[in-house]
Amino acid sequence: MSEPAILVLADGSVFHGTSIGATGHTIGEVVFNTSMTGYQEILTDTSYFKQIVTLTYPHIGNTGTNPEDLESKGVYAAGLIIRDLPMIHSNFRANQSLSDYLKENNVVAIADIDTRRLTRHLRDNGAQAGCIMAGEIDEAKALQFAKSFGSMAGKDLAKEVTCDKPYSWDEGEWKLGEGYMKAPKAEFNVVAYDFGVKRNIFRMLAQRGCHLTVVPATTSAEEVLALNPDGVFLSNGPGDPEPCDYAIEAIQKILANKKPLFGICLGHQLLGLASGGKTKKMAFGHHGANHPVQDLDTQKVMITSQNHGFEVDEHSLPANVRITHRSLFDNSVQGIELTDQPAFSFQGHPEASPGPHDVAYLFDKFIDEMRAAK
Ligand SMILES: NC(=O)CC[C@H](N)C(=O)O
Repeated sequence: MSEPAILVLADGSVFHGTSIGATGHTIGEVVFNTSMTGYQEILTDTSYFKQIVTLTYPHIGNTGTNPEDLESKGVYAAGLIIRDLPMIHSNFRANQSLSDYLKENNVVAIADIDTRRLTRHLRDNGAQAGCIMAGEIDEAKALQFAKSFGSMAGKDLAKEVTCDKPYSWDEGEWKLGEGYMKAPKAEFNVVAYDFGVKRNIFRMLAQRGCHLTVVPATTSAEEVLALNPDGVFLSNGPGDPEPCDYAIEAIQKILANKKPLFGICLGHQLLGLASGGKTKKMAFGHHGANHPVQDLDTQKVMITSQNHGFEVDEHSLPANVRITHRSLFDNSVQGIELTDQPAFSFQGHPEASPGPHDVAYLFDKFIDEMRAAK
C-alpha cells in the first residue's frame, strides 16, 4: 500500500497525492520542467539543489534508472513531483525502478497530483517555496515549513555544492556498447571552476582534448593562473549568482589576464556580473529540453536544454559585452561574448543531449579560441 503525501506551497495551496519516495518532508523552491525525458539527469543536476522539481510530462519512470545517467555523485534536487508513475518500468539499461531509486537516495517525492494545475499556478504566480510531506501528514506544519524557506534570491549555494579540493578529469563521452570512453590525449590544460558542475560538460571538454583541473568555487585567480591554463571554464551551479562575490572577483582577475574563458549557465551569469553587468530573478525561469534559442550571428535557431531561474539583465551590460544568443520564448539573453578578448558564455546547457545536440558547437568554439591563443 502506498502512503499518502501532500504538497503545500508557501501561499497556502495544497495538493494531495501519493508518496513514491522516502517518508518525511522536504522543502525548496518549486519549479516546473517540461522535458519528456531525462528525469535521472534532472534529479542529479546539481543546479537543482534546494529546488523541488515538477515534471509536466505525465508519465515519469517508464525507463527506470541506471547507474550511468548521473550528472553528479547523486540526487541534488530537493524533491520530485509527478502526475503518474507507471506500474512497471522497462529498459535494457535499467537496474532499478524510479521509486526504489528515490527511496534509496532518500528523496521525498509525490505522484498522483494534478501537475497541470500546479504548473499553471507557478506560471501565473511565479516559482515559490513549497513542502512535500510523505507518510505522516500535518498540513499546518507543512505550510509552516514551506514558508520558512524564503526566496532563492540572495542564496549562495555554489559554495555548498562545490568540491572540497582540486581534482583531475579525463573521462570522455558515453557510447552505446562502450559506456564512458577514455578521453583522447590532451592538447589543452583547462582549469574548471566547479560551482556544481554537470559531468557531461567535463566529458565533452575531455573528449575534445582538454585535460581538466577542477577547482573549488572559492579558488582565487592567483591559484588558477599559477596552473598556467590554456583556458578557464566556469560551470553551472545552483542558487543566485549575485552573492558569489569571491567568484566574481576571481573572474575579473582572470579576464585581466586575457585567458580564453567559457561559462555555462551560472558560469554565464557570473561572467556577466564580472564584466560589470547585473543579473535578476525570473518569474518561473526556463526548465526544459526543447527551448528555441537563436544564434544572432548565424540566425540559426537551436533546440536547447535549459535550467535557470536567474538571467543576465541586458540593459546592464557594458559596451564591450555583446549579446550572441536570445531565447525565442521571451527574448531573454542566452549568450554573451566580450568584444575585446576571447571570453564567452551560454545560459542554456550545450552539454545536454535530450535528442538534439544543436549547441555542442560552443565547445568547439572554446577549443578554437584556446588553439588561437597558444
Ligand atoms: N543551471 C544553472 O547553472 C542555474 C544557474 C542559476 N542557479 C539559476 O537558477 O539561474
